[in-house]
Amino acid sequence: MSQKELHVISGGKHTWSEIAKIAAQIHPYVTAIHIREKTKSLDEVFIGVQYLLEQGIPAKSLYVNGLPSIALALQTGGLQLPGTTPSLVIQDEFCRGIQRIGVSVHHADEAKWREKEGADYVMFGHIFATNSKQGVPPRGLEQLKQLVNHVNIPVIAIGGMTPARVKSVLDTGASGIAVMSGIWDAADPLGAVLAYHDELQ
Ligand SMILES: Cc1nc(C(=O)O)sc1CCOP(=O)(O)O
Repeated sequence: MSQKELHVISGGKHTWSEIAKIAAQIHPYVTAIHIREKTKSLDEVFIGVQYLLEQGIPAKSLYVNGLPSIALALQTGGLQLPGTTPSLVIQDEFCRGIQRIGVSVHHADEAKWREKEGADYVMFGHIFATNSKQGVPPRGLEQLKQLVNHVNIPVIAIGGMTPARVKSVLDTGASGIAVMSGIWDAADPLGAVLAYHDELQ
């Protein structure tokens, strides 16, 4: 079986030095560490990502959430765009210099539309109930399977992912998972990553 993807999403609760320390341990075992620091300014994220690079985190392991200019300028491994992103952004010449672009989606038709626009992968969630996404019911494995069958690009499942749930998620045909609290809230983030990694083999 080909290697499945493991995306780790930062949750805005750690300092850059804490992110660097955890990223240094986990990057060999993950596809990407997404820098999703919604409350920080563009300048703060730019300086933060630069700091992670200086600390030896490989650029290819870092995906920037929502800030194309940083992904382009620092040549990170990817860019994750929110579902509200206008079509123009992905199709812009500017984005061609970005290594890999993923878009968050919440419906199969949206995923197809993003595929046509040129997204390299889509992220779909939330699959299971999670404290990280409250107020909206989870979409569940059946919707994930339908979405996977609707597109030809990789689908990354997010929301409530635990190592014990990985097999049921992969059985839908999903290409991998994305995890926030399961890593950043863990007493041992590296141990948590290895547990997900084992299930994804
Ligand atoms: C950042 C994010 N996006 C989602 C979506 O549905 O698009 S769910 C989510 C949070 C996932 O956190 P956890 O791994 O702690 O459940």
